[in-house]
Amino acid sequence: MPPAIELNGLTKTYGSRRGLTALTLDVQPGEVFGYLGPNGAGKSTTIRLLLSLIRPTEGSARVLGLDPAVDAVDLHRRIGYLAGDFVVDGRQRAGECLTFLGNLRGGVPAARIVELADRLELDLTARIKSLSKGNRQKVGLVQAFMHRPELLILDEPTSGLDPLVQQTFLKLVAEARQDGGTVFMSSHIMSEVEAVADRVAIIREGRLVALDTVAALQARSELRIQLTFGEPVRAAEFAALPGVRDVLVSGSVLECRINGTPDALIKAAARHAVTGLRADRQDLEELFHGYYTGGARQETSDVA
Ligand SMILES: Nc1ncnc2c1ncn2[C@@H]1O[C@H](COP(=O)(O)OP(=O)(O)OP(=O)(O)O)[C@@H](O)[C@H]1O
Repeated sequence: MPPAIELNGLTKTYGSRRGLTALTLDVQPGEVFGYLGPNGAGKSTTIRLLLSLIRPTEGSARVLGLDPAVDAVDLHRRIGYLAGDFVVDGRQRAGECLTFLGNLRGGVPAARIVELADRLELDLTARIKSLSKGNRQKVGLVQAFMHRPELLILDEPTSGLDPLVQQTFLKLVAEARQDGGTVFMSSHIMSEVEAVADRVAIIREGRLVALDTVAALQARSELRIQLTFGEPVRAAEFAALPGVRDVLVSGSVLECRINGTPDALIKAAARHAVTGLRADRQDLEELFHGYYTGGARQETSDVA
C-alpha cells in the first residue's frame, strides 16, 4: 500500500513571501498524524497543496498514491476534508446542506448524518447562517467524517468547539483509525494532538523543525529535579555531571534540569544524606513552545 501522504521537497512561495520550504514527509496508512505550528507557519498552505487547491512552486505531493492535480475528483471522494475557513451556503438548513454534500460523494445514509449530528449536538434543522461559529464547525466535521473516508485532512478541526465536543471529536478520530482510516490534522495546540496522534510534525516559518512519535518527544522532554540534603552542598560538585544543567544551590537544597538519564546525578547525590527528592517532567506544551520560538534544538529522528 502506498503512503497515505507523500511529500517531496514541497515548496510554495507567494510572490516574495515563503509559505512552505522544501517539506519532505510521509504519512503511513492507518496513522493519526498531528501537524503543528504557530499562526502563519504554513499549515494551511500544506493542506491546500495536498488537495491541489493551490499549486506547488517546487516539489511534489502524492495522496493515496495519486497526484492531487490529476486525480482531484477521485481523491475528493476518498478524502474527508475540513477547511480552516469552512464556508457553505448560509441559507440552507444544516441537514439539507449535509445531504447535498453527501450526494456529491455518491450518497451517505441519512442515519449516519443523524448519528454524527447527535453525538456532536448539532441541530440539523437550524439554518447555517443562524449557527454560532462552533456549531458551523460541527457541520464541517460531520461532512468530513460522514462518508467514512480513507483519509481525513482536517485544518484546525477543534477551533471554536467547547471542551466536551472536543472530546467527542477525539473519539471520532480514534474510531476512524480503528476502521483503518488515516488522519492528518493541523493544530496549534499540542495537548489535543498529543491525545490522539501517533506522530507529530512541527513547522515554523514554513520549515519542518521536528518530526517524531509522541512517545519519543515525551522521552526527550527534560526532568526538573529538586534534591534536599542533610547538610549544605556546593554547586560545583554537580554542575559538570553529564546531562545536568542549570544547577542552583541554596544551602542544602539543589535544583537542576536533566536531559536523558539522571544516573550521574543520583550517584553524586548518594555521597550525601538525601532528605528529600522532587522530580517533574516538563510537559510537551512547554517543549513545543521551545520549537515554536526557536528555543529547542532540532533533534529529530526522521529529519535530515
Ligand atoms: N494567498 C496568500 N498570499 C500571500 N501570502 C500568503 C497566502 N496564503 C498564505 N500566505 C503566507 O504564507 C505563510 C503561511 O500561511 P498559512 O496560512 O499556511 O499558515 P498557517 O500555519 O495555516 O497559519 P494559521 O494557523 O494562522 O492559519 C504566512 O506567512 C502567510 O502570510
